[in-house]
Amino acid sequence: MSDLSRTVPQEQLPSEDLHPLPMPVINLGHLSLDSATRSRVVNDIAKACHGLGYFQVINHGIGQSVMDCAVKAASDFFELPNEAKEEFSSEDLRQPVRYDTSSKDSISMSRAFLKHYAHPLSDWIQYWPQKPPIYREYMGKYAAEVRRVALQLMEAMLEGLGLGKEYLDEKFQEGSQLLSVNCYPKASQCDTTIGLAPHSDYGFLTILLTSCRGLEVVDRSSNIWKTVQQLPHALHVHIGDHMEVLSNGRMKTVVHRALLNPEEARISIASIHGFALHEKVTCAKELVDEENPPKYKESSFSDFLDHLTANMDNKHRNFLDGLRM
Ligand SMILES: O=C(O)CCC(=O)C(=O)O
Ligand SMILES: [Fe+2]
Repeated sequence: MSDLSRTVPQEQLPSEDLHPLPMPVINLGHLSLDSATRSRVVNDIAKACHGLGYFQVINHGIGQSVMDCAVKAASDFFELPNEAKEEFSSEDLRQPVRYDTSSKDSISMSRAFLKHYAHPLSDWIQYWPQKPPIYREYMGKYAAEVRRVALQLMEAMLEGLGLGKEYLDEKFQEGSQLLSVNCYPKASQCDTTIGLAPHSDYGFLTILLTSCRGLEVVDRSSNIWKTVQQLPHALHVHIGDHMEVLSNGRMKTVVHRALLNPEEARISIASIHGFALHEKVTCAKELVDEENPPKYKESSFSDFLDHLTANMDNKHRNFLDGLRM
């Protein structure tokens, strides 16, 4: 992840959320209807990606019980005694599973997290926690389902960019999926109101499932932090750094943060989708011409991990800024 808004210093952004956030809601089931309906949905997704960088999806085909079970698996994991969780502690960002808390990580103000790879599931699931006993089954089911949604969305976004839905198909099929499973305490238990400091996600897109309210995004038109309302059965989607690169700046990464919820402890599961570890992401050549020269250097997920490792103690560790030409 890279952090901070590039347009306005974060500390100057008003945090009062007095205005409702525009939240496009996409009915994903309509993508597989007739071609006119599909085109309309592709246009709606493109509009949301260009204007805002985020939207929510409903009718995505993931059952509520699958989502609830993933949240339960996460919640049961974080309730384990510290020794069981710390088995997964590591300073090495390339470990297949990694547990950390705010005491060791510079952007987590008040968050415990478990990060692990999830695709191909059969390669990674063996490293996932065995406690609680339901973890692998419940989280594995959700991971596979949310990846299907990510591929559908990726196709639609590529189509919306005029690149065609089969564009780089193999690289997306073989791409990586990182699950960031987060646990935030109830606000009253902390002396901070922020769980996770402002940052953007490195991948093409992130799909977020949360147990309750807490996510905020910077609204580009007003530069105000806006609370994201979680609609029932919906998943929140936002654009990441590598989508900004691939689209040569037509789509912009979304700066977001997590506030602590005043009423309850909060679980969120961010599924971040990118290319395979060493596969470079470049500006799509179809989106580069004399008027639009390439705006970003090529980079891979591995380059991002190197960048984070080198900037571990630094709160200003924006990955995308280093890619700008
Ligand atoms: O907890 C949230 O709402 C956001 C989590 C997040 O941004 C992340 O894991 O990258
Ligand atoms: Fe994030």
